[in-house]
Amino acid sequence: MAITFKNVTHVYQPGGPLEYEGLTNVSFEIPDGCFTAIIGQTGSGKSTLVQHINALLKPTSGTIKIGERIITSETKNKHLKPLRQQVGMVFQLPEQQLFAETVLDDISFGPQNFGMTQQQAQKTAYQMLDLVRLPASVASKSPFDLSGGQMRRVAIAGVLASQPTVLILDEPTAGLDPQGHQELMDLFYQLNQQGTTIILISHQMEDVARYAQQVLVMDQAHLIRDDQPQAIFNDRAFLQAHNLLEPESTQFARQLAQKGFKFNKLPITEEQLAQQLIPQLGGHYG
Ligand SMILES: Nc1ncnc2c1ncn2[C@@H]1O[C@H](COP(=O)(O)OP(=O)(O)OP(=O)(O)O)[C@@H](O)[C@H]1O
Repeated sequence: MAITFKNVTHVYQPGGPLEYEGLTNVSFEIPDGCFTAIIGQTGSGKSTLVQHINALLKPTSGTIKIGERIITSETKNKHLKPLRQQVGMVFQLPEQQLFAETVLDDISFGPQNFGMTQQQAQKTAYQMLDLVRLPASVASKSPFDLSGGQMRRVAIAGVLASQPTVLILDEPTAGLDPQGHQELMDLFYQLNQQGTTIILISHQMEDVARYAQQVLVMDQAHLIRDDQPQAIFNDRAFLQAHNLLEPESTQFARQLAQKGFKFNKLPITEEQLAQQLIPQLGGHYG
């Protein structure tokens, strides 16, 4: 499903003493099936933006189009169920939303809520456990008896069980060990390859460089750039002006360039770094 924001502004607590503009006149388009990353400083409006995509928040002004569905300030909460099924949202620390007595009940809650029978939902739950690489034996356990990393996977399995066509991930791997992080990123990449639109909020520029096709940069409630990762991470002046980090491969290549190595374009991933470096070291790549 393509997603279009047109002049979207969101004001928190309008008219109150704590009134705050969380989004200011934001416009962009995310094509169907894209892997889009959203980056920006803490408090720049990333979470505010994504919460509009499943209408958890509604625009104060402007229009959002998700597939054929239009959301405006006038949209009522009634009839939003199909949208909430199509747009799955994994919040920061999703394990805090686990609630059921067993893992199986937790994961099958969403699909049952969206109309599956208990039997279908439980079958789906086992498929999702497999997808997030948890053994079927955890199904009967309490989610609260699992490790932190396992709880995160159960929470993600619960969102995936509704088979969303758009998956929003708000720093989904924060606090996980490197292996857990990589396994989940591989899963999101695999889902994207199968057609799911992925929208990832991340402070990890390596992930953004490696997986994203489109990067939206937020700064103080404004969308200040909508571009490809290569263009953004090769624009040092832009990154510095907005306090954004480069991916590690880019930082490393810059240091090597000072020692005489040559790069046509600064690499943004380890693979690109190796591709450009190995010939200069007298080796072959690939
Ligand atoms: N319910 C609310 N009422 C008032 N202001 C809010 C509310 N929720 C968020 N804000 C403010 O809106 C701004 C944007 O917040 P948001 O959570 O969207 O930023 P973010 O870029 O996702 O930050 P982070 O990287 O820390 O998650 C912040 O200044 C925040 O304090």
